[in-house]
Amino acid sequence: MSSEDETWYAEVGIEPGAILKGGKSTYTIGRLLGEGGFGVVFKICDKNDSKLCYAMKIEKRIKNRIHSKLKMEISILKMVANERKGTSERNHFTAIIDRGKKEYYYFLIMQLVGKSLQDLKKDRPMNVFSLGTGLGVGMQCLEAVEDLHKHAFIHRDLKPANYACGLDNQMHTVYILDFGIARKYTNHKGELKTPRAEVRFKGTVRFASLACHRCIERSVKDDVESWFYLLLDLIVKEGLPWKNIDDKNIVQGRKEESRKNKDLYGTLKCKNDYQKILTYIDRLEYTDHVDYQFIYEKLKRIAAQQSINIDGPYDFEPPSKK
Ligand SMILES: Nc1ncnc2c1ncn2[C@@H]1O[C@H](COP(=O)(O)OP(=O)(O)OP(=O)(O)O)[C@@H](O)[C@H]1O
Repeated sequence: MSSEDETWYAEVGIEPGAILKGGKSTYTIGRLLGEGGFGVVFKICDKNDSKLCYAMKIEKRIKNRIHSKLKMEISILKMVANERKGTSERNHFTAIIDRGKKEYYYFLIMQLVGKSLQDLKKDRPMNVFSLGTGLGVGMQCLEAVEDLHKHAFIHRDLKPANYACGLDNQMHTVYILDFGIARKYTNHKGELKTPRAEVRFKGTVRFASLACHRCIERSVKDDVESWFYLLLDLIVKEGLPWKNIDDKNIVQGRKEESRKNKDLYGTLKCKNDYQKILTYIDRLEYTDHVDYQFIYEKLKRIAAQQSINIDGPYDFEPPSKK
């Protein structure tokens, strides 16, 4: 098996129509849903009940690699699921159905969700959601991050492609995906880890926080900064000022300039309220806690000022639900 081969999974029998024996059931592999940095995701269905369909993420087993990204993803989903038992709050994490390892790969079978926010946005005029949907969905994205932070992890790669809506009657729920580069921010004593002197850039240039560009250790505040860029990406018709730039140093410069120019909001109304959120985020330091409530309240105020309902059906929900 060649490590360079992009279709390594076909060589080990992972392809549409193939059968996979899991720990809890046997599954028929369906179509490829997507390929990411470390994993490949397929739709799969229970062999004994084809109505039960899930998503299966697989990661190639590499000799001598200690850190499996999929194992990290599984441990986060397991931890969140255990601590959620009995609570009625909205859940933004996919359920684990089955997991295991084979000779050449690790696999995780999880709840199947719908299109990513990135793809849902593409279906819309000007590539943005209506303000009601954008603010409502944006709040859910922050709730998901708040939940992850409660479990002492930072995500480090928040972007519209890493969130998706649920299926069928869960289309109003936003799910957070892909914990491949998440990091525990506390040590074994539950204390905040001492920041490393220098860290490598990790994540996605468009949504990376300034600390990430500057190769400084990240904390919860950096996820919230990325979330803020994500929110604007969902609702600003003009897009982020650096949307057409790939070079990470130039993007860093544009992000820094935007703090002086306040040019992030295009034709949005209530610019000062968005700016107050960013000013709040920018003042946070590595050791600070985030006041998520402050941000939710600001978003609700923006909606109220424009008489916009953020709890109504979303742009992408079927007409019968509207
Ligand atoms: N539970 C799921 N249900 C449906 N689709 C999913 C699910 N999980 C992931 N996907 C889709 O599979 C694709 C790849 O997933 P994901 O981003 O998690 O992989 P990845 O290898 O971690 O990617 P990257 O590292 O590039 O961000 C994406 O298009 C995503 O929307």
